[in-house]
Amino acid sequence: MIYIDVEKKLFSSSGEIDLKVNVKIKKGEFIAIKGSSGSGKTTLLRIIAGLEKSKGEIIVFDKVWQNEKIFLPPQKREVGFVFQDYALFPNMSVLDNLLYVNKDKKFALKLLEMVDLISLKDRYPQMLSGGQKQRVALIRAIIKKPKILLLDEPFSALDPIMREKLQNDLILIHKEFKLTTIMVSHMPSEIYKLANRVVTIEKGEILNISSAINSLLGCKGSEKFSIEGKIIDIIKADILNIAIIDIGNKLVEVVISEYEKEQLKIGDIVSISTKAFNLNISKKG
Ligand SMILES: Nc1ncnc2c1ncn2[C@@H]1O[C@H](COP(=O)(O)OP(=O)(O)OP(=O)(O)O)[C@@H](O)[C@H]1O
Repeated sequence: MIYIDVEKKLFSSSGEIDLKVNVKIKKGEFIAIKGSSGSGKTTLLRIIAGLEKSKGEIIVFDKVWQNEKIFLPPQKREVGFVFQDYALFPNMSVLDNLLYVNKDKKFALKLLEMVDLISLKDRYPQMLSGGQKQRVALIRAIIKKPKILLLDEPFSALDPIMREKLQNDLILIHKEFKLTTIMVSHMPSEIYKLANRVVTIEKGEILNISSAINSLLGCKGSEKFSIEGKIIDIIKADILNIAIIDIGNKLVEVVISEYEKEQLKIGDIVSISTKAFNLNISKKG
């Protein structure tokens, strides 16, 4: 079991917030952390990695990483960390980037096979695409055989196809090595695919911890369909008022009443749902 019970004062643009997190994580779990910008998600990962000091304790499989007397430095914490920007050594080939961390060449080659990069093992980072670099960064974090894998929005800079490829690689890797993983992500589809449990943090505090389904899907029993989005415009077309709603990487148009038009404004996060109609779902193409 991993026990994380930490506190730190953060100075955000909107004032001071207390980051206060108390969570228990089982070995092999895949935890997603979500929450609005500035809520303290990255700082929490940095505290776990030992890159930032905080009050409180972190105990990982009976080993104290920090408490009031002990503070293990990052290199003694056995974490693998992947950020949005791949920090590979530019003067080393892909294989050497891996061997620098762990000399086990057989394991390095196995990981390269798993993420389809074996044919690029002698290339230097500047000759790789963003997605390829990020796959190297991922397996470089794993080759250490860390106790905890920390991922900070690791795929958000990638295009949707490459992102999906990396998510699938990560599922494969998580299945094979059962690494306890904590991933910060904003993307509901990514969280849904990968995580067992979701921790929602707002202004430094845990709002709730629940399964991915409960955390992400807002459909109540009485509704046939429910989706969340952000209003980006409200327009008039003939006599109709139409709200244009961003639901991720798509826009939808919803006809709204005069009353709804008065209540809603651009920037509102809204839930669109229906109880009365049967929805038809048909395959395209
Ligand atoms: N060492 C620190 N001491 C005090 N405040 C900090 C420290 N590190 C970060 N902060 C502040 O804490 C707030 C939370 O930052 P953090 O990067 O953890 O948020 P986040 O939830 O990851 O946001 P985003 O989703 O935008 O990446 C920010 O306003 C930041 O300026």
